[in-house]
Amino acid sequence: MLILSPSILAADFTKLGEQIEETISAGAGYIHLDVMDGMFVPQISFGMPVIETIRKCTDKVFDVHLMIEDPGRYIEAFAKTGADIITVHAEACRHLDRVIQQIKAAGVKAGVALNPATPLSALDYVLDELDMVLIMTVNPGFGGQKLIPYCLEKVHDLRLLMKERGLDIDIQVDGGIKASNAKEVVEAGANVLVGGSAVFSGDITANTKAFMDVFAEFENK
Ligand SMILES: O=C(CO)[C@@H](O)[C@H](O)COP(=O)(O)O
Ligand SMILES: [Co+2]
Repeated sequence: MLILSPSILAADFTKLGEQIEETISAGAGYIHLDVMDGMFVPQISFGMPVIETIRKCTDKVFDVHLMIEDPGRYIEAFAKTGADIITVHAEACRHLDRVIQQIKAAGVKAGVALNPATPLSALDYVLDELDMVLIMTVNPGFGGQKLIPYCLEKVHDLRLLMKERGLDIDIQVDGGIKASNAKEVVEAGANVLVGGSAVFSGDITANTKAFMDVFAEFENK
């Protein structure tokens, strides 16, 4: 199943509830929440209080992308905000397997993200434990960047690896994803697409529907 997960980082925060509702009504399946700590990435975005507050607006799947150092310190706190999926960066964890166990013990689905320069081998011993792998298609930290093409090769290789191992795990892509490159991204093997500026700049309904039209082409095949 193909899912659009709009990143609220690009939304107008004075109209957050309305804008989330608009993208959901037009077909978005998840809501992507980018948490940045000013250490793992240069920017600071938002944390638990914001997620807890918007949890009151919708019961959609909350897909929380933690761009924070040593995320094991905060897993239980983010689980309490109502997160459905928590994704940590392999590069930010000293004991990745332990952090994955912590996420699952908190009753939340576990995802691991890889930066563009991090090889798939970083997932070797944990892949079977995961619900989702996030292949970053830009270096994390900012919205509005351009997709780095070689990252799609990684998506393709990961899909093959999963097939070999008989696994059916979601592959999410994040960074520079637009309706105009969504076909290529899905063909590479991704099934959860994060869209920030491509969803929230301009007409949110039309932007979301443009992704849905691409998804429909695959689902009608
Ligand atoms: O995690 C990140 C950035 O680090 C993303 O989720 C961005 O927020 C996506 O924004 P666009 O590239 O789609 O504008
Ligand atoms: Co993100």
